[in-house]
Amino acid sequence: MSELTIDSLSKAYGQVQALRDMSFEVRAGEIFGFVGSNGAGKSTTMRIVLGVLAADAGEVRWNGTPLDLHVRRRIGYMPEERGLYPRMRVGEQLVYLARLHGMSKSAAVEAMEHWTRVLGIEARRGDEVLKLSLGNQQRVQLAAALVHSPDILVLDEPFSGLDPVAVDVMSQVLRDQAAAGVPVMFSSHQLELVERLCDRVGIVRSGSMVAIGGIDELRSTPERRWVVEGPTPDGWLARVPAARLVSSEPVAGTGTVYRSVVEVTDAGLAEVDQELLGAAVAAGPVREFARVRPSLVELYRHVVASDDSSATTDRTPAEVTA
Ligand SMILES: Nc1ncnc2c1ncn2[C@@H]1O[C@H](COP(=O)(O)OP(=O)(O)OP(=O)(O)O)[C@@H](O)[C@H]1O
Repeated sequence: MSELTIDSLSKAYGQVQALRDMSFEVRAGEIFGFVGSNGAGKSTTMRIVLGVLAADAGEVRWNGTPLDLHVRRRIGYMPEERGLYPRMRVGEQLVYLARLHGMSKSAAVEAMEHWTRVLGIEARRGDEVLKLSLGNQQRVQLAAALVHSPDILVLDEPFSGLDPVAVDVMSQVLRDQAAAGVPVMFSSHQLELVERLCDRVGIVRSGSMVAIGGIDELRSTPERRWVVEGPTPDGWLARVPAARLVSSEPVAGTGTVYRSVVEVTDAGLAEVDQELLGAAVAAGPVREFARVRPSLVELYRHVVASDDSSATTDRTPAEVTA
C-alpha cells in the first residue's frame, strides 16, 4: 500500500530544537490531520517533506524509498506563507505552475479550467491574485497545489481564514482526493473540523508526535464514563459497586433532576451500562443516558496544553494504531 513515511526527523534552527525524532506515516487514501500548538513543528515537518528544508537527521520515504526530486515533484503543497505571484492573473498563474510540473499546454489549461470550476473561482480567472479576497486567494492556492494531479497532498493550514462555504468546498476536495487514493496531510488549529474530516490525527508537542490514531481510537479512554440525567445519584449509585461518581449537578429549573457523570474502572464488567441504567431508572425517570467520550478538543488540551516545558526527546507516543 502506498505510504508516506516520516521517520525520526530532527531539525534545529540555531538554538531552537524544532523537531525531535518526529515519526508517523500517512497512508494512501486517508486524510491525516496534523495538529499541535503554535511552534510545535508542523510547518517544519511539512517543509522537510517537500524538500524546501533539509532535516538534521531522519528521512522521508514514499513506498519505502527515500523521497527524491522526482517524487517531490508529485507532491501538491500548500505552504503556510502561501506562494502565489500577486500580480499574475489567476488562470495564467495556474497554467504556468502546471507547466512547471511538466504538463503540456493543453493539459495545463484543462487542469486550470477544471480546478477553478471545482473551487468556485472560475469567474476570477482573469483577475490578478492581489485583487482577490483572502479566501479566494486561498482557493487559488489550493488549485495551485492540485493543478498537476499530485500523488501526495501536503497542506499547511488550508482552512485558516475560510468562510463556512469555502470550508465545505475545500473539505469535499480533500475527501475526493483521498477517495482517489491520494494520501492527504494537512495541519489545522480547527479541531472540530479535523475531528469531522480526518481518518487519523497526529498530535504534536514540542517537535514530537505525542498521540496518533483514528479519531474513535484516540477518543476511547480506558475509563468508561456515562452521563446520567435523572434522579440524584445518592439514591441509586450505591447499587452498582463498580461505579464511582465523577460529578453531579442539579439541572437548573428542574428541582429534582441531576446531571451526573459516573465512571466504571473495572473493565471486566460486561453489562455495566445496563446495570447503571437499571439502577437509575429504579430511582426515578431518566432523561438522558449516554457514554461520554472526550472530544478532540478535550484530548488535545490534555495532551498538548498540560505542560509544554516537560516535553522530552524520549517521550513515548500514545500510539493507538498499528
Ligand atoms: N526559519 C526559522 N528560523 C528560526 N526558527 C524557526 C524558523 N522556522 C520555525 N522556527 C521555530 O521552529 C519551531 C517550530 O516552528 P513551526 O513553524 O514548524 O511550528 P508550527 O507547528 O507550524 O507552528 P504554527 O501552528 O504557529 O504554524 C518554532 O519554535 C519556531 O519559532
